[in-house]
Amino acid sequence: ASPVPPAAAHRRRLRPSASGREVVSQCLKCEINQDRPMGALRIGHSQGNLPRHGSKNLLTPAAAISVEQVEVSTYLPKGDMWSVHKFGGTCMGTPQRIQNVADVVLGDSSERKLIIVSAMSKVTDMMYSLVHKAQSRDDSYTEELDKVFEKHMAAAKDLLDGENLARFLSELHSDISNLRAMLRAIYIAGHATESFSEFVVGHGELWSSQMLSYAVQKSGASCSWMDTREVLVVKPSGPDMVDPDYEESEKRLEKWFSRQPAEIIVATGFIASTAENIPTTLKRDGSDFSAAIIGSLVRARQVTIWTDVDGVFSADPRKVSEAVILSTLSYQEAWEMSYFGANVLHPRTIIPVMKDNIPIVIRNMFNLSAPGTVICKQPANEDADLDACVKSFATIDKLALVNVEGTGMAGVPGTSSAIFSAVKEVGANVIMISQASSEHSICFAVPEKEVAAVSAALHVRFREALAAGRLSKVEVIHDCSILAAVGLRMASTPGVSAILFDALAKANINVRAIAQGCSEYNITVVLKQEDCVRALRAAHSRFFLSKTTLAIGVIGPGLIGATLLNQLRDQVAILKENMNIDVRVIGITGASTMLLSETGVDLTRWKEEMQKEAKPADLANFVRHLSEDHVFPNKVLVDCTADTNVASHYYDWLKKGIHVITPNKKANSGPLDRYLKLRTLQRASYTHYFYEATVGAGLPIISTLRGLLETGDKILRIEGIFSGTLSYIFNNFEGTRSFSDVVAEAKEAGYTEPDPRDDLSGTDVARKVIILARESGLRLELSDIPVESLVPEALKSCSSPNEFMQKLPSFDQDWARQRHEAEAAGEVLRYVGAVDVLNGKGRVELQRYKRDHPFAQLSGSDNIIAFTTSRYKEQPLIVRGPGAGAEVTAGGVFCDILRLASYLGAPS
Ligand SMILES: NC(=O)c1ccc[n+]([C@@H]2O[C@H](COP(=O)([O-])OP(=O)(O)OC[C@H]3O[C@@H](n4cnc5c(N)ncnc54)[C@H](O)[C@@H]3O)[C@@H](O)[C@H]2O)c1
Ligand SMILES: N[C@@H](CCO)C(=O)O
Ligand code: NA
Repeated sequence: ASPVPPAAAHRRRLRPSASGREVVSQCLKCEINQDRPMGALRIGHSQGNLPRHGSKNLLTPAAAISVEQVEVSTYLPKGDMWSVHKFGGTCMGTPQRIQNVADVVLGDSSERKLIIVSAMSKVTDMMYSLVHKAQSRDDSYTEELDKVFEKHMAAAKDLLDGENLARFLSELHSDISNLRAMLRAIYIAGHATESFSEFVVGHGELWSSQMLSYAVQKSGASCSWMDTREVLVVKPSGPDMVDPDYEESEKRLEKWFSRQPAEIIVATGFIASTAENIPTTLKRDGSDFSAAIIGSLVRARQVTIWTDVDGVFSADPRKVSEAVILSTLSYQEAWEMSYFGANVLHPRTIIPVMKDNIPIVIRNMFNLSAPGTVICKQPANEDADLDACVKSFATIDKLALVNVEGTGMAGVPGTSSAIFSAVKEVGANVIMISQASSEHSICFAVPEKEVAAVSAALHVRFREALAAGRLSKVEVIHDCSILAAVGLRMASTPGVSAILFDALAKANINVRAIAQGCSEYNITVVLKQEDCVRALRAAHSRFFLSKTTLAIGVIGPGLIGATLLNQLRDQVAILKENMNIDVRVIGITGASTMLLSETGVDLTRWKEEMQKEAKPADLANFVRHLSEDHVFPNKVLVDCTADTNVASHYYDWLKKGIHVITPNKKANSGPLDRYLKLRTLQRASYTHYFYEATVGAGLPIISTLRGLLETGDKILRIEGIFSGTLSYIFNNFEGTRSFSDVVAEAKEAGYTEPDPRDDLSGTDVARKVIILARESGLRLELSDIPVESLVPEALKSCSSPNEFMQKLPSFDQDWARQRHEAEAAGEVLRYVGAVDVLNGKGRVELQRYKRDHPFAQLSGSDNIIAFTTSRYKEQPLIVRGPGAGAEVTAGGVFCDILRLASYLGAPS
């Protein structure tokens, strides 16, 4: 990227023009004069009593006279700092959606952003209908105009307030009354010129973009609104087609920017002007085109097209249920596919960005977790494996094949020219052509509805040749379809067509004709229409064995994290083979170093790699590595720390579309408002957050509770022994070893928290009680739970876990006494937690139980959790088993990873 020169601040003088209807803006440095219509002037950084930037219609001649000079920057930076977004009508469909769009815009951290928007959904159709009704003298156009007005007024009232709302409504009022006058004129004339109707129709974009720009401004961001008719200049290039005038548009954009150099520019899609400043539109798919042109004018880093699908599919998902979203496509592939009617971009949208290699990303506004499809220049030396060289399959139905055959064709120049000129005369569109090199026949496909005319024309044209036997026949084969395989790298990969034809043969499908251009971007076969969907599925499944891929980032390779990595190491191959789940650890970060990988860390040697390749740990970079990866569609962060700070990022990660899995209790037992915010976000998005191992380690506690709640059971009480450490300690503290020895054993066995005081103080149990309480719907804070601590007062201030462990033996006497007292009464000590759902309370305490009580029967690090519910009232539902330890905890985390994979579509 070229260095950005400092913005040159130019000063301008504004004065009313001679007519008083315009403002003359004179640059004091360049001495350039610009005449602006009074109503269209917007000011960049305004001073004095000029209106703030973004406002319109407020500049009166008086204001212009009273303010002499306005400071503006005239330099339009170009390049990587720009990111361009386009939001389609559905994304702008309701006030809430417009607000979501504003949030997405604000969430993009690019230095400069240009946002192109379509009209609110249905509005453009309504506007076309207004013109149509007015010119057919249908009075109901006035009611329809009222509806347009009300729709925008209601949306604005929902979305905006204060001064911005007032401004928008006053604009809207004045636009509507102008439209009313214009439609009235159309009504009287009974006719609308093209420029009249283009003018009317473009209003939807004016309003939606203004609303969005006000919504963005609400956050305090530097944002201005752009009417692209002031900037984009196009010339007609055919019926319903225009070509952009890049040079003139760039000049105008620079001028425009000099007046309002905001960091965010919200602009109208679809509309433009002619060189003579007559409003016009970019026609079909116009807003995508606007975004691509503007993206190329500022040499943007990327153009993102937001829509309501996850990206470009490998085949029509209505026909192929296993169709997958493609992560990347070359410009040419996108081109090919749109030709075949795939819901990609219109080819002309690709042209403006292609020359500067600007990637276009197609993303789903309603599923921010989907990374979308990137359309870009294909990396030249990428390994061509057969799996990846066919990108997608497309079909075209309702075709007929025409076959012209005869010995007299061979070696006679001009035969094909004669055939196709006859076809051209009847205006038919030839979709594919194939000629065998023996030259005895040419066949081509045309739309079914055109074939009768084509056949007739050929019979006329070749009457003599047919009569003389030089041509044996002109034959029509009806009810055909085309199946096309598209992929850039088919050209350089042997065997692709073999696989395709093999797949078709195995599905018992007869191929009628074949065509492959030299570019080899596509192989086209013609088959019977009735076979088409079957052929599509057969070919698709041959090239795309549907796999669920999951890219994992592991945070905290301590006891649990390391055990998880080893479990993954032993299982990945089996998952791939048996379940079609492709799990890749693409990053591991500890507290001081991190290891990043593009394709997946070698899990047999991750520890060595970690030492050899590691960089200084940086959580933000670690997360970026994961989120910016374009190879893997699904990403998950597994937090195996006990860190509160790491847990505080879950919200942002989920927001970025990264799933989160953790045994760390800090997020769910932290401040209630944060917890609720996290859960609300997670419920509203397609991202998942799983934390089974936070309670009872690998035991199915959370999932059992969820199952009860989701099927309508009512939880009355949950009680039990929730600490593996404390369970182990009291199960083993039987008079043979000292209390401190048993604590040391628990730590050694990996049951304790990184700091064993978290277990002995009861904090860890209280966190689990809180997690279950919140899961059951109670809104409790950790501080609401009374906790009986087992940490001696004198040891609370020890500076390290080690110091604590060293000093603990001095309290062994006290413990021995307590144990004796219980034993004398035929009881044992147990540390229990309880959630009393009915009364909205929780507690954590040391209690004594008779020797025959279920809580007294435990061994090892067993947890026991009893759910008393409406359904399990007489006898509680009990889950029991080891509730701490490396293998079982890591196993619980692993289970969550597989649960995620199955949510994402892996076979169960
Ligand atoms: N041990 C168990 O039986 C068990 C059971 C259930 C849940 N858990 C939970 O699992 C988590 C891990 O426990 P553990 O026993 O493996 O602890 P551990 O101390 O062995 O491991 C934690 C690791 O995280 C690293 N770490 C700390 N802060 C970090 C940061 N900001 N960024 C990156 N790495 C960081 C540490 O260096 C360490 O390697 C804890 O939240 C614990 O509550 C443990
Ligand atoms: N330290 C915890 C680990 C399981 O969360 C326990 O002992 O129960
Ligand atoms: Na669990």
